[in-house]
Amino acid sequence: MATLARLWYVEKTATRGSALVARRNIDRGDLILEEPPLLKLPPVPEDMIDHDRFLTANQPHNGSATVEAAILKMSDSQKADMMKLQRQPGNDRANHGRNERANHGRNDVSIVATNAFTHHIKDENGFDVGMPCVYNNISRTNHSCEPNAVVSWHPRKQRGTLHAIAQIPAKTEITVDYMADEKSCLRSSAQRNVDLQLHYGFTCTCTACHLNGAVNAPNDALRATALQEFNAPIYFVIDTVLGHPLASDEATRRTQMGHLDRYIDALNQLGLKDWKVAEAYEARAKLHEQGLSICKARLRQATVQGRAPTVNDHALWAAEDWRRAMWTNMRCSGEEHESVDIDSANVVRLQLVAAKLRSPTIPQGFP
Ligand SMILES: C[S@@+](CC[C@H](N)C(=O)[O-])C[C@H]1O[C@@H](n2cnc3c(N)ncnc32)[C@H](O)[C@@H]1O
Repeated sequence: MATLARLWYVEKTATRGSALVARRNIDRGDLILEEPPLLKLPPVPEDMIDHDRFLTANQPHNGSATVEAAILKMSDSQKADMMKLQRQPGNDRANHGRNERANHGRNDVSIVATNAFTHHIKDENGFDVGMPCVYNNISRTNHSCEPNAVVSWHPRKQRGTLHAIAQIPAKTEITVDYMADEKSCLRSSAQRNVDLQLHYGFTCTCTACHLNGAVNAPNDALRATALQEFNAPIYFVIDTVLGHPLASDEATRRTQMGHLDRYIDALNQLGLKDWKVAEAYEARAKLHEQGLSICKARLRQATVQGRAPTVNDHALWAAEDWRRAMWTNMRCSGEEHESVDIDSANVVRLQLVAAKLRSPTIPQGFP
């Protein structure tokens, strides 16, 4: 069987310890590496994850006792590999300040805290859970506030994956956003570093945190715009669209679309093409699906025939948004991923609706 040459190598950096570096040009969407975890901690319900107290003795789940028990189950070689990973002494999740005593200064526990990536997945009952995993190679990926890769979990293969979310030229460091789960990366460089120091115990030396004042100000402003668009109606939109029925009037939907589009635009300009963009496209697709069902109802009543946008337009737009969400969301990249199957089914379903109805032209200016 042919062995694919590695797309990466490990190199020492001046300020960030070891780093993964691209061996050759890597395309956006490429799978950089995948591997089984060295250590997998029990999944914790999302609403019980307390990032401030992760891996401390007081945490009801994945406290240091759970971590120690998981470490005991590791093979000698897995443990030897894990112990070669970096230990960040100030990592708050394990042993920073008040938590130091809780872990009895155990190196192995704080290595877990420094190197664990928490995957946000569904458990067997469909509940949202966070599952921290430590990897031999993936865990060598450093953080950047303008990342070019994303770490995800492949549920069927039970492996972690690292995908490129941007073009990565040869000899460039491969980086991910450690705070992608939160909205911290949408804050100013000063605020981001407060968060990174608090939760991860280091001060960021990435390029976005070392822009000079003139360049830094617009970068901070772009992040503030994204956060503002998210925080007010967007949060409502995403929360509502994904969880509850929406109000059906089109004017409100157009306003909501405007916020979503400005949010997506700012994320794209920042290069943050992670699940946040996927989530926004997904919300957009759901809004179009809402439009689709409203139009269908109108057509059934035969009261407002022929007015734009039609059911057909909504089907096409929804299909396109699903496709974008699927593509943007690098955890789904690669046709074999099971969530791609689900999303692909949505695209096909909507394209079929559109094909059956034969669309008139899409009205100008509709998002
Ligand atoms: C998961 S490890 C990454 C690999 C690590 N550099 C190594 O040598 O194995 C996380 C640690 O790397 C360092 N690190 C990662 N990203 C950094 C950044 N942007 N700036 C400074 N240090 C960083 C911190 O010490 C952090 O606790």
